[in-house]
Amino acid sequence: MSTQSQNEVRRSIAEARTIVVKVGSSSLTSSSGHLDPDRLFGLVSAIAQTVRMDARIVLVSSGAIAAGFGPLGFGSRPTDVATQQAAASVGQGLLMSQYETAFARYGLKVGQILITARDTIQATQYRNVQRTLARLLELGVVPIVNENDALASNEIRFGDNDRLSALVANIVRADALVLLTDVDGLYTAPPKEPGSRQIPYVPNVMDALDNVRIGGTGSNVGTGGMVTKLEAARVAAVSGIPTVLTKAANAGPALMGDRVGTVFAPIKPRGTSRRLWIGFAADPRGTLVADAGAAKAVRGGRASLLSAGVVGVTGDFSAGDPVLIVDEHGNKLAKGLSGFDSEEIPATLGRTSAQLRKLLGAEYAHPLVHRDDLVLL
Ligand SMILES: Nc1ncnc2c1ncn2[C@@H]1O[C@H](COP(=O)(O)OP(=O)(O)O)[C@@H](O)[C@H]1O
Ligand SMILES: N[C@@H](CCC(=O)OP(=O)(O)O)C(=O)O
Repeated sequence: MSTQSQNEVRRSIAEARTIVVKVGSSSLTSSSGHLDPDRLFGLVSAIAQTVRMDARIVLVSSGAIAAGFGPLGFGSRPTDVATQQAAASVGQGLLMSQYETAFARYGLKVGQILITARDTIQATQYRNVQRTLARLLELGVVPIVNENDALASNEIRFGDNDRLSALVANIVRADALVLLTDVDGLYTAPPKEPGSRQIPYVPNVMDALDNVRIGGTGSNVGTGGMVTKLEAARVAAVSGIPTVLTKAANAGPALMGDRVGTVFAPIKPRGTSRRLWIGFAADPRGTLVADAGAAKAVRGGRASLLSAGVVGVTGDFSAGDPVLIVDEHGNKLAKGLSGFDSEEIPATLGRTSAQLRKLLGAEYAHPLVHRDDLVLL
């Protein structure tokens, strides 16, 4: 795919029919841990105008924790997981209630989707999320997505909505991803540093980052910072989706394809892939070590990882969890979903399917990682 000019990418955003808009906590809440209705209404107004022009928008909204800690009487964002989850439980309701009221002014309905990485990584659940989002969009509803913070366990969670938004863009086959934050674009260094400059156009997010220095989050309520936004732009780019990154106040012009913020060109032709989801969605819970033959087969693509070619396992995980596949020298080969619980695996190592059937039963005669659940790194 030849690199597009900035104008071409901006135009494709202006013409986008399905758009995922992600808004960060700092753009919706005050530092005291309460929602800021004016900013929320400003965002909703920009989205509603775009929907009126026949676009379909999925809103990935952060802010549950940041909107919940104030009403609970905390002076700052809690740091322990249980209190964060309690704050998210309170804040998510407040957030949805405000969105419902704001979108209703424009005659629009909203639907809440709370996602956990664990729910969506399995093939059946992935398709379920895909189907629900598609149906909501067909019905003219604005789906509002967040991570299910109140329940997500710490070991397997997105943790930031930037990556989640890129995966949602992939799942709904979006034509554009709009990341709204508290800075007006990507800078060559943290924006407060003297001399740092805004970058208007990134033709290839994979190699552009050599020239950029990234700092932490700019607010006391955001979590991901610029690192996860760039990762989101990368996931979108390899899904063939252009991204624009700008401040929330620029939502309207960004959705119109105006020259605001930083725009990232797509790298590949558009497509949707659950395997991409596996690659980016979740951190591996363990490692499988492939012998030389299996490593070669996995590297070649389209091969499942069979127990016969696995010589080691580390980690404590359940069947269906993401695992890393490495060769005997520790080189990373692929990520995939394990077909077995970690404690079942030692008894299967080095065994063929026929041996597994004979020794352990027919239910064990399947690949350790099926090729449909495997993505090369
Ligand atoms: N090179 C950079 N360019 C732009 N922003 C950066 C850079 N490095 C760090 N940042 C910081 O990233 C912050 C945005 O991330 P974050 O606070 O997580 O926002 P959000 O809540 O919208 O997700 C900005 O406020 C900015 O200070
Ligand atoms: N899911 C969390 C937000 C996580 C997150 O990514 O926050 P942010 O960096 O503000 O986009 C919440 O709603 O509080």
